[in-house]
Amino acid sequence: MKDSRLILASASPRRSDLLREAGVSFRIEPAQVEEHEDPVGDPVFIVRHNAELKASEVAGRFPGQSVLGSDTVVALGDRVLGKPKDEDEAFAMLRSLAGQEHQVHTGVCLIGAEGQREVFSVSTRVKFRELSDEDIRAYIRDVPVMDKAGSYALQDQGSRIVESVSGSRSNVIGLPLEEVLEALRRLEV
Ligand SMILES: Cc1cn([C@H]2C[C@H](O)[C@@H](COP(=O)(O)OP(=O)(O)OP(=O)(O)O)O2)c(=O)[nH]c1=O
Repeated sequence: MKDSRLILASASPRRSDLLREAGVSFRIEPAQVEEHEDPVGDPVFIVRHNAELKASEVAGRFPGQSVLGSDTVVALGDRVLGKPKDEDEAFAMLRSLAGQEHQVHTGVCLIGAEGQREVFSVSTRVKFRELSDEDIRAYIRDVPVMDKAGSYALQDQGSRIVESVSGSRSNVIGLPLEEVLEALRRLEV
């Protein structure tokens, strides 16, 4: 991919690792926004809305440059799980995910240098293993989960808790790479 003035509007080290590994050149300007949170809202609306908020805020500060923003949540039935507020909430999230199938939704907003805008989302189905309380406590002890939607990290000892993944793995970690690369090509970034 050609060198570009792409800005990744994210403080997430996972997103920058994924994009770097895909060979995209970019720089980082974390978005300074208040994310919309709604534990019973429509998860696809929420992630697209937050991705747009993040990309728009950064694009406003750097006119004429391309900006990529994104947002990830876990949806279990009617509930939307963001990042846990504390360890008790992390435990409760993992308890409710154990043995169940859930969806991980990531919204992406790409704003081109001329202001063109693409917003989309990708969903991945994840099935958790049956977990004892001790399994969950040990996982929380060993893996940093507080900055992760749903209180888990597929990329960090994920096989301890995840039985199977249907769809994009990078989408679970925070950026649906294949779709992002296509969008970058479409906008000629
Ligand atoms: C489910 C899951 C989430 N996550 C992470 C990806 C995201 O960083 C985080 C969800 O929070 P987000 O609010 O989407 O992102 P962020 O606050 O980390 O970064 P920014 O808003 O600046 O872009 O959860 C994993 O790393 N692994 C996983 O398996």
